[in-house]
Amino acid sequence: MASCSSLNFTAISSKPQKPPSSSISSPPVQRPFTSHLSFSKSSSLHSDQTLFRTHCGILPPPNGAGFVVFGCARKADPLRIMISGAPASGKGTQCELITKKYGLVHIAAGDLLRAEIAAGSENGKKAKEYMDIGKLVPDEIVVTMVKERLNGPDSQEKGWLLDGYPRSSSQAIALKEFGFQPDLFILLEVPEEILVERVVGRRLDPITGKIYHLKYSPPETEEIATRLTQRFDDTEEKVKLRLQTHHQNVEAVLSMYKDITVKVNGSGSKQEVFAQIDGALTQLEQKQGKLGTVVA
Ligand SMILES: Nc1ncnc2c1ncn2[C@@H]1O[C@H](COP(=O)(O)OP(=O)(O)O)[C@@H](O)[C@H]1O
Repeated sequence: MASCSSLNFTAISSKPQKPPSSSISSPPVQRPFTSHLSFSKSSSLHSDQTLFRTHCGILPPPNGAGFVVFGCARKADPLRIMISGAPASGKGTQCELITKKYGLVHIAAGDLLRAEIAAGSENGKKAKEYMDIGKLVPDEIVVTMVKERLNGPDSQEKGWLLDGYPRSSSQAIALKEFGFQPDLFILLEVPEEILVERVVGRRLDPITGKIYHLKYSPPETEEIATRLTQRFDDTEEKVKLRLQTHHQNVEAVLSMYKDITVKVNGSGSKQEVFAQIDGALTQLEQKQGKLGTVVA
């Protein structure tokens, strides 16, 4: 008999049987008997769709028919992804493309911190002191902030894409202790000389939230060009400090997720980079969401 971990449907018996207890990972599902159960997954999942995983269950016998079907009930269990990379490695751009296709909630540690700064909170003031010198903001500020966001009903329902966290082993451990485990850890790799050039020319449209680059992705109109802003830490001097911090920490973080890490070459066009990520996510979907058919 196939087990639930193999994600296959299985066994139909002509008389009622009890399943081995180890094959049940969720309570019996009460649903009418059907002679043909077809669980098919759409080939691609879009923003309003959720990845499903299988859970073994029992379909009760029909009145007098004497059949018991061990099937797999479907339970929504959305994707949980982490994305990491040096400053300006393209995390923001790729996160936009990923969330658009997979409907995950994008949680960026840097954005949460900048929101605290903009709100003028005590945490924001303290965070800015560290961000100004390209250092990691202390865990007592960042960890709680991220945890609350991950616990939000939207993240729980749709799944999450965590960007820029964890940046140290202590942050990874904290997350694990809170019960958050990713399915995939994406590392964007880009040569350093490209990174500095990308950072220095990076600009943000505060109205649309769109990211531009003065040379590689200039604003479409003069009106947009005049309202573009630059992040306070996007200077050459500060990006070099941020890169140093990144290099000091990345190996420790990677070592905690080595079994689920996919390294992506981030130096191509945004579509080329996304194609690699999309491939990895599609594979993950197939591995986790493979659903079969059972005929009674
Ligand atoms: N997980 C984190 N832990 C501590 N500090 C962080 C974290 N994420 C972001 N920061 C702070 O915010 C700054 C900006 O981060 P971010 O917006 O992700 O940009 P980048 O990845 O380009 O540095 C970092 O240089 C760091 O000071």
